[in-house]
Order: sequence, then structure tokens, then C-alpha cells
Amino acid sequence: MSTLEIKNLHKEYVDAYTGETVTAVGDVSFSVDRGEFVSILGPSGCGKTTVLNVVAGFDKLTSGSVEVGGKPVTAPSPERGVVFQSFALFPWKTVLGNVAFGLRMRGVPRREREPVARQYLELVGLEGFERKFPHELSGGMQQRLGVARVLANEPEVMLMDEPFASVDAQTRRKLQEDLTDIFQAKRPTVFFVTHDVDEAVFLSDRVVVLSSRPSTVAEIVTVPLERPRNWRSVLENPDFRHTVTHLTDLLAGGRAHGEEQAERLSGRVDSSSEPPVRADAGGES
Ligand SMILES: Nc1ncnc2c1ncn2[C@@H]1O[C@H](COP(=O)(O)OP(=O)(O)OP(=O)(O)O)[C@@H](O)[C@H]1O
Repeated sequence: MSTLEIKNLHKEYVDAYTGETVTAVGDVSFSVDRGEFVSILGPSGCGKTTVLNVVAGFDKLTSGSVEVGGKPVTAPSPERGVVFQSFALFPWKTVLGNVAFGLRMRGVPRREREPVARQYLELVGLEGFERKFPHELSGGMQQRLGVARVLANEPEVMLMDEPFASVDAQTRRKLQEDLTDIFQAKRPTVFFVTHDVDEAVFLSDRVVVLSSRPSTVAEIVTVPLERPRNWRSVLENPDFRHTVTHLTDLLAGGRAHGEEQAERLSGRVDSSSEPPVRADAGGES
């Protein structure tokens, strides 16, 4: 059964300066099953974050429907916990306090809060840091705290908006491995926004590829990789490279990547007329 069901999502904004109507999301439909990890990829500005914001309840859709657990989304809720790129932690609360706060809001009895919070901190490798404050943690540790805080609420779906975009490449790989381990251990339902093709393939069961605006679903690609996963074995797996290449081609507008490059080099394609491909496809993540 699907936990998240998006049908014909269409979202328009009115530009505050020009007064013009901007179609942020054209017509997008897909679902995420319970315990599934689904990423959304697409050119810059195609509406990935808008889709996440509508699912989170931060933004209202113009038409279509978004349901989580069979109920229409109308407002933000801990049932749809969001892990942001900026860590959005409470700086005045300890590491333990940051996780316990959500439990308090959820009505978990005081006695149970600390052991449950400790369990989630252990899951993300932050045991021993319970009494520290967020500013005493590295960027990577702060992001893991953000994940612990959301997961401790046992949300129907965990929403992640480019959560590793602001950490260095080495930490990013480590966090991706940590997240895939956490996913393996707890099997939360995850909806993940990224512009990084390698990251999407490494983490996901399926990848939803959006076209450029007005966005529609170009293809939903199933990732043929076993779990558990780690970068060392995944990088040696031909299925990984094959899937990355396929997604890269889709993002480049459906043409074979090599073909496109050759055309560009021979001057047959004016690169300024190409759809913007922000994805750092195939590169070091
Ligand atoms: N509040 C808003 N008001 C007006 N236009 C908006 C608003 N939010 C987003 N948009 C427009 O909607 C479109 C989609 O934006 P969105 O941030 O969802 O794309 P994205 O795919 O996440 O982009 P990126 O990959 O660059 O982060 C863009 O053209 C953006 O300018």
C-alpha cells in the first residue's frame, strides 16, 4: 500500500514582482510505498522543492491531490517530518533535548522520552554527545541529529530536501552511507529531493525524474542494487554506472550522453538553448 500518493499535482505561483503566473509544477503523479526510499531528480527550477513543500504542508497545491496514509495533506505535521539542508535545530537545547522535544510534543510520557531519544541518537552514531549543544557538533553530526529528531517521531514519511548539499564531499559520502544504514535498520518511508544523480542512485529504491518546466514525470527508474549498500561495492557495480548513465541521459533531455557531447563539441548544438541541467551527474558527490 502506498504511504504517499501524488496525483496530477499542479502548482502555480504569482510572481510577487511581475505579477505573472509561474507554473512551478506542471502535472506530476507518483507514489511512495511504506518502507520505500524514493528520490526526485530534475533540472534546476523544475519544481522538486515545490513538490516536497506541498507534501510537507508548507505550500498549497493549485490542483491535483496529495495524500499521506490515505488522508489529504492540509497543513504541516510531525507525520511528515522534514530534514532540511540548513539543520533547523534548537541551538539552546542539548543534543538529547533536541530529540526529546519532538517526543514531548507527541505526548510521549516524560519517563520514556530520554531512553527513546538515546536510542535514536545511538542509531545515528551520536551516543556520547547527548549533553553537547548543536554548535559544538560538526556539520555532519548536526545533520545526523536532524535525522534522529525526525525519525524519533516515527513519521509516516520522512521528507529530505537536499540534506547533504552544504557539507564537504567526504562527509557527504559518509552521511549517505549512514543514511542507507539507518534506512536498512528502521525502514522508514523516505521522500528525498536531490540534484545529485550518484546520490539518488546510491540511496534510493526508485528515482522519479522530472522534466524541465512545466514539469511532468519523464520516467520513474527502479534502482537494481541490493541492500545493504556501501560506496566501495556500489562503485564497482556495473548496474550502478548503468543506472547513473541512464538518469544522466534523461536529465540531458533523452539523448545519449556521448552523442550530445559530440554535438556540442562540433558546434551543432547551441548550449544556451539547452534545458538547464544542474545535476552534477556522475561526479564526485
Ligand atoms: N514562492 C514562490 N513564488 C514564486 N515562484 C516560486 C516560488 N517558489 C518557487 N517558485 C518558482 O517555481 C519554480 C520551481 O522552484 P523549485 O524551488 O521548486 O525548483 P527546484 O527544482 O527545487 O529547483 P532547484 O533544483 O534549483 O533547487 C521556480 O521557477 C521558482 O522560481
